[in-house]
Amino acid sequence: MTELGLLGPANTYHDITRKRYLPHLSYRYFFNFNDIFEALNNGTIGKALVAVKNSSSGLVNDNLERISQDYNHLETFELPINLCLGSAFPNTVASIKKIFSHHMAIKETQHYFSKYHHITFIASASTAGAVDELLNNKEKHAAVISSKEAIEANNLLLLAENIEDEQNNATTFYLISK
Ligand SMILES: O=C(O)C(=O)C[C@]1(C(=O)O)C=C[C@@H](O)C=C1
Repeated sequence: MTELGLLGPANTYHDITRKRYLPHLSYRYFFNFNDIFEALNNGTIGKALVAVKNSSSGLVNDNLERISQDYNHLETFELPINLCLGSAFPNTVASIKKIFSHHMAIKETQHYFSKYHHITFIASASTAGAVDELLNNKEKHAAVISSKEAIEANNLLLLAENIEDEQNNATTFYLISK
């Protein structure tokens, strides 16, 4: 049994939280929260790290409700969320037409992008998953909102840093078990 399940791929904010607080556990990445809850139910993983709320964008899906009904809450971790804009091409914010990211990260940067009406936002399963979508997409005027770690690990250009609307943007993660 793998000790910990979390939202992947590498360099999501779940992964950054894991590295900071739970580096000793064996782990496995999952595509979305449903798959994580299912893996807890069938015993593929012993524990899971799940985001429950963000200081500016609010509750993460219905995770808090699901946890309170069916799972044990073991520990709480809070991570400052500094969002970055990355692209495979030398764009500026004004030249970007399409942005991939997790829906919570899109919400956390709403004000930052409010004057760029020509941008289309596309929701991905995670901020690091958005990097994979960007790389598959190959469009010149496309970008991602993700962690600096995900941008650097995938050799993207860092167009902007700390683009979150709230200076003290932070997400609360629960360590849970069945
Ligand atoms: O997409 C990621 O990198 C995640 O870890 C998910 C998630 C979330 O579930 O809210 C975690 C923190 C950020 O607020 C944005 C997205």
